[in-house]
Amino acid sequence: MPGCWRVGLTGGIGSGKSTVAALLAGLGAIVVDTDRIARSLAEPGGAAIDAIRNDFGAEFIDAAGGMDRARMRSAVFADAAVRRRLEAILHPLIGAETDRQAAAAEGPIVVFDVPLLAESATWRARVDEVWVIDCAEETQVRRIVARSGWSSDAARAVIASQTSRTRRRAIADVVIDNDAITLDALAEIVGTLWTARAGLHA
Ligand SMILES: CC(C)(COP(=O)(O)OP(=O)(O)OC[C@H]1O[C@@H](n2cnc3c(N)ncnc32)[C@H](O)[C@@H]1O)[C@@H](O)C(=O)NCCC(=O)NCCS
Ligand SMILES: Nc1ncnc2c1ncn2[C@@H]1O[C@H](COP(=O)(O)OP(=O)(O)OP(=O)(O)O)[C@@H](O)[C@H]1O
Repeated sequence: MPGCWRVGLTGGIGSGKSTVAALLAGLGAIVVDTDRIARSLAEPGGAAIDAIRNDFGAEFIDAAGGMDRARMRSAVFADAAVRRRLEAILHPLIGAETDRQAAAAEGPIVVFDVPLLAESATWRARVDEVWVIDCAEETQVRRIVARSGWSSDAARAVIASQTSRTRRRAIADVVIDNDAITLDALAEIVGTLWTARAGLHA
């Protein structure tokens, strides 16, 4: 990874980050997905499980030995102090695994999919440019409800825990407006951005 171009991809929940990351992977980018890393840490046998059990109690561990995600989601998005406790366990581990994957990445462009990049004090300095996927909150809610079957209140609670669209856009080098456009149109925008980077960082 030394010398590679690092793109930080971020956006609010349901904005379309994973969709854009998948398009970029299809175009040849190496993608480091911090949501996926967070999930693997909290799977049965994952590096965060003992700390989660010790801090939150055995009732937050499911029958298979992984974190009970639905229970944790309800707790975390109802109380910012609880969310910070979980983040204090997971974020250092996510950071270490992200560094490990990035160091192993072979390719001219690495894309970091980081939902909380704008909330982080350290992430901006770790990437060469930031792409923000942006859409109206109502669009986020509609997509989350359709994708995950959550209630709209549950979706709004997550949005409320995240930074505002304005603050997120303020750190963007590129804003991808993913509202009221088709997936084909999104793919075209991403393709154009990728072609420009691939030409510069071959
Ligand atoms: C809260 C948890 C248990 C909810 O799990 P669930 O399977 O329902 O959701 P999933 O992990 O797929 O996350 C969905 C989205 O929620 C949002 N989200 C997740 N964690 C947070 C957080 N700490 N603060 C704000 N938004 C968050 C992000 O937009 C993320 O893309 C889980 O997200 C978690 O363990 N979060 C703590 C780790 C973290 O901060 N991850 C996000 C950055 S890597
Ligand atoms: N332009 C679009 N048109 C139609 N559907 C879209 C569009 N962009 C994203 N979606 C859909 O919206 C949903 C949310 O998108 P995606 O999972 O990429 O968001 P995300 O930002 O990664 O969400 P999360 O923060 O939960 O990980 C998905 O079902 C996706 O297919």
